[in-house]
Amino acid sequence: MKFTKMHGCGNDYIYVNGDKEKILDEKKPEIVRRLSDRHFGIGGDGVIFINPSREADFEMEMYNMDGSRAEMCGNGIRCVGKYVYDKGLTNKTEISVVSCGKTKYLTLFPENGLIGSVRVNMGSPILKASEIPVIADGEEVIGERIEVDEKIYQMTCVSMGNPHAVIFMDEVSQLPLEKIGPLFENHVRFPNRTNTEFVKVLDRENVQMRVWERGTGETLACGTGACAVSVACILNGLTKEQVAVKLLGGTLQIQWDRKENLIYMTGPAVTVFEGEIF
Ligand SMILES: N[C@@H](CCC[C@H](N)C(=O)O)C(=O)O
Repeated sequence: MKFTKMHGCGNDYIYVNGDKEKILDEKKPEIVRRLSDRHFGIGGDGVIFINPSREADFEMEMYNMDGSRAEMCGNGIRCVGKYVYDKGLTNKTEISVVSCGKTKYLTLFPENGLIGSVRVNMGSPILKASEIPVIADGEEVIGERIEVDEKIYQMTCVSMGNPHAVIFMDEVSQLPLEKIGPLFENHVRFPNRTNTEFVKVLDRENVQMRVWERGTGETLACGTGACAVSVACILNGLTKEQVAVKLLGGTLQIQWDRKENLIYMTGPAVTVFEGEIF
């Protein structure tokens, strides 16, 4: 199987051309776990298949490291844009990519003939608790208490197609994510598990974030997570509509256009290496 290893802000996935590499759907979770393994496989936060589509220019089929399917991937979709342009599968710089039935629109920025960065219209954030899903008394979860490991945190929940719980804190660099991350991910309030972002607001235009991803663990960046964080910051009155989200692996620029209710994410897409695995 031919593959390309790519990353967006250090959130690294293995990209496979699903049109050329035919794999039975039921075999994919096991193959994803094998390929993602950093000791016995290629190594990555998961695998993304790029498939032909009737409803959009391309389809993105995204799997986490544990073999679970995710509805959306922000860093992944930027790399899909780079993959299809750099490999000549399209010559357009405005393309559409569908994932789990939801289409996103990408603007690709070429530098010397190859894509260096991508802007994605990530659509509208979902705040309705039942659609995220998160178990709640009210319609939305904004700055609500949650108890984890005998500690009370304030959480705001947002779906960007996939579920996110955003926790604001005074400090995030020393957090024991390996311990508390899985407790949030598998908390009884999240029927589909959750991604969790731990955020320190630096000023009204900059925030620092670490993430524990559903199905993968701590990663260096999460694009949908950065979008959810910006929404949570604005809903809690903490930042302006344009926010630089500083992650362990780089910075993403996120803008929530409140008039149109659309989120725009801009960031890098990088190819690391290509190979073939048997
Ligand atoms: N890293 C991704 C999100 C990947 C999926 C996530 N772990 C989930 O299960 O929802 C991003 O950049 O958005």
